Amino acid sequence: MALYRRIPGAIAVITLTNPPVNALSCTVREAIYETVKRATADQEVKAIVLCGANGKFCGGADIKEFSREMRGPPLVPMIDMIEESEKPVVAVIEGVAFGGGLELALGCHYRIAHSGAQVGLTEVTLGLLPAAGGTQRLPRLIGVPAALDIITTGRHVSAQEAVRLGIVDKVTDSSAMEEAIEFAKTVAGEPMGPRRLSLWTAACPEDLDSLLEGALVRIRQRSRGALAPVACVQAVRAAASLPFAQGMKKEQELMAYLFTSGQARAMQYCFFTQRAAARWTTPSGASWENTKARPVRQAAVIGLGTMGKGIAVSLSRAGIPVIAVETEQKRLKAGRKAVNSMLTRESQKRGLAEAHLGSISFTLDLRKLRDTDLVIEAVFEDMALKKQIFSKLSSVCRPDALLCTNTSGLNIDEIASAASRPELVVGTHFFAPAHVMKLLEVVCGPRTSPVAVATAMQLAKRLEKIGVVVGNCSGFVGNRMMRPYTEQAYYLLEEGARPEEVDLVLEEFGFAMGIFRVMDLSGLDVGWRSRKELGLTGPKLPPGTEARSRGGKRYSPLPDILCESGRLGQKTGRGWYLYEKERVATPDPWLQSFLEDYRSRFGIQSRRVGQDEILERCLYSLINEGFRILQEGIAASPEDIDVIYVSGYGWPRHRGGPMFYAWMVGLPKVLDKLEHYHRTHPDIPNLAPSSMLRKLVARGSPPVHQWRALIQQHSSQL
Ligand SMILES: CCCCCC/C=C/CC(=O)SCCNC(=O)CCNC(=O)[C@H](O)C(C)(C)COP(=O)(O)OP(=O)(O)OC[C@H]1O[C@@H](n2cnc3c(N)ncnc32)[C@H](O)[C@@H]1OP(=O)(O)O
Repeated sequence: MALYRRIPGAIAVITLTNPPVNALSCTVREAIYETVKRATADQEVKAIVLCGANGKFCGGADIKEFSREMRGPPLVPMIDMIEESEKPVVAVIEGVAFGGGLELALGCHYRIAHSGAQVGLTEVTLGLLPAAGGTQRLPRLIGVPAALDIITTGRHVSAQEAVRLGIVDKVTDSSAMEEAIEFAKTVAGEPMGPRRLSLWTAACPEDLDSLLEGALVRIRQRSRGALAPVACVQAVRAAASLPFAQGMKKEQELMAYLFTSGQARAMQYCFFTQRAAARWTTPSGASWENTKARPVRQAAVIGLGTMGKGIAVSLSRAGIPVIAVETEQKRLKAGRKAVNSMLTRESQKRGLAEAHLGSISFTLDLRKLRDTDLVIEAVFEDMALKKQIFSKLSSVCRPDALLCTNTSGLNIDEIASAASRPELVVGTHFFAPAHVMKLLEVVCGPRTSPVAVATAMQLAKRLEKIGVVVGNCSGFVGNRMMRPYTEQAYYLLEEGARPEEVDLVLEEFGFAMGIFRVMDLSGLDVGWRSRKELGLTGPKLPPGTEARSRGGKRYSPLPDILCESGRLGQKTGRGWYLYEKERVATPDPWLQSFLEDYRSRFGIQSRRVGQDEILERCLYSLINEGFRILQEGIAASPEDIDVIYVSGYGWPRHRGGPMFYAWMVGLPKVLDKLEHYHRTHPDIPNLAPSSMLRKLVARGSPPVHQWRALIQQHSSQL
């Protein structure tokens, strides 16, 4: 709703009241109409102040209403009515003014913000565009280039930048409300015509076409295949070239097209699932409701390799004092140098004062960890080493200290078996670079206590990461699903495809990088090491093993051969691609002739592999593994899997996540295709459709939010 009160000085104050973010729900819109009409009709009122309750102006339209039939007054005429008011309307921007919230403020004649406030036209992050006049008023207010940036990125703009750009008229460190009331008194009675943005002309650079073209190039690089940012560019073009009314018509047309697109649905699904994952209720009944996280006043990181360094920076940035431990003086020195320079870069980039960073001390002595609340082990993926560390930690740390391992796939329970209190051992799987990537898989072993999970999830929040609780199995959720995906990519090469063909299909789907470019970037030796550990290649491989088969299943030795010949990816200048210029991948003629030799050596008839087959075999095998994960109770819900893929594996947000995508494609189609590919390749068991997928198809392919209820709770690992 919106509360109305009249205060001395002939001012009407209208307060949007819809916790937690004062979203513009049907009821709120109705109340704004009514209160603005009341204020304009009231002879005693000379000016109107519009604010939001609880220190937040407005978080925009109510996203929950998007999936229902639209009711109540629409936003556009409501905002027009405010702009047309003869009495000045002053918006008080505290907290946030996002999406429709900022559009509402742009309809007001003046905007006064608190210095801690943020504004933004965030609709593009929900697969939409600012269709309550935002694409037409903002360019008129601040010029086309700045508006284009804000509208196409949906980025949050600080109050300081907002006043610099001219989005708000004034910023104050004290009470924005009091400031606005005093200001409203000074402008009461003035003509409002010059303050109506719809009457302004957008300041436009001479080279408008090249500005818009440049934006489209950046959009294609950043979010390939996403419709909303492209529509945003078209709407801003309309603002630059058409009268307001025609621009508004164009904005509405573009919005109607986006609103019903699968992409908007997928992105709104992402918005809600990310928040649902943070609420973590497990099938065994643990949740924030009944479990209290332990406070983390001091943390430690063991191992200052790539991951350890990023984790230490992440902790320090959250204001948590850290003790960083290494085994050798030389490594400690190098780690200290790297961490300190990362922190300096961070504080310069984010404007963080050193006082806000948690202190980091460096030591070779594990005994220094005796008062630590939480330890994160980030050493090599070596089970024996990890067990040795956990055993030592049990003797030096406080008995209630939480012991975390950053393993990316080893058995948490086996690691926990070396600790004296296995219930306080939990996996915290960070993603590289750990101080940048948002995802944290919180891995729960069979003996991990709910308190340990709650503490790790609380830590994720403090580190501004998205924590998702998963069960213990090889590779957990994310890496486990990657295996069949990468295997299919190798098989496609064996059968006739080229790396650049596979990558192009995946990039056109929306991944920032295709799988072969990703492998080259992270180093082919990472997978090689783990395949050697598993005895799939290298010295542990029994003599006489067939080159292309392991345990009766198809195996591709292609990546092993590349590694054996020193092609480890970008770092060696060669991998699946050639890197003559640093980081620039070019198709390598050597690889092409190597693949031809390989095929003729193994009698493989090379064929042209179509784009559909590339996409389906890569994605459906990954999705199929997701269904197995649900079946085994390793993830609590399909939404959790989707959050993991969108926030940690570059799955395009406008595709919702693998499980949502499967539902959008149609589960019967996914099942049918998997059956077809499995019939063609019976030696690839991953292609055999999972029973969970069959079950969902048999139940009529219910929407994703209903799957959780169908997952057998008794098989849950959580
Ligand atoms: C042809 C049809 C025409 C239709 C025209 C429609 C025009 C649309 C324009 C729009 O306004 S689209 C919406 C634009 N707004 C946003 O993008 C803001 C989204 N929200 C946020 O970014 C954040 O929530 C926040 C406002 C920065 C607050 O962050 P914080 O971390 O403090 O809290 P959260 O956990 O994110 O949110 C708390 C709670 O509130 C729910 N919520 C937030 N925003 C909205 C919203 N706009 N609508 C509905 N619900 C919202 C959020 O889901 C959380 O609830 P939960 O129950 O805990 O999940």
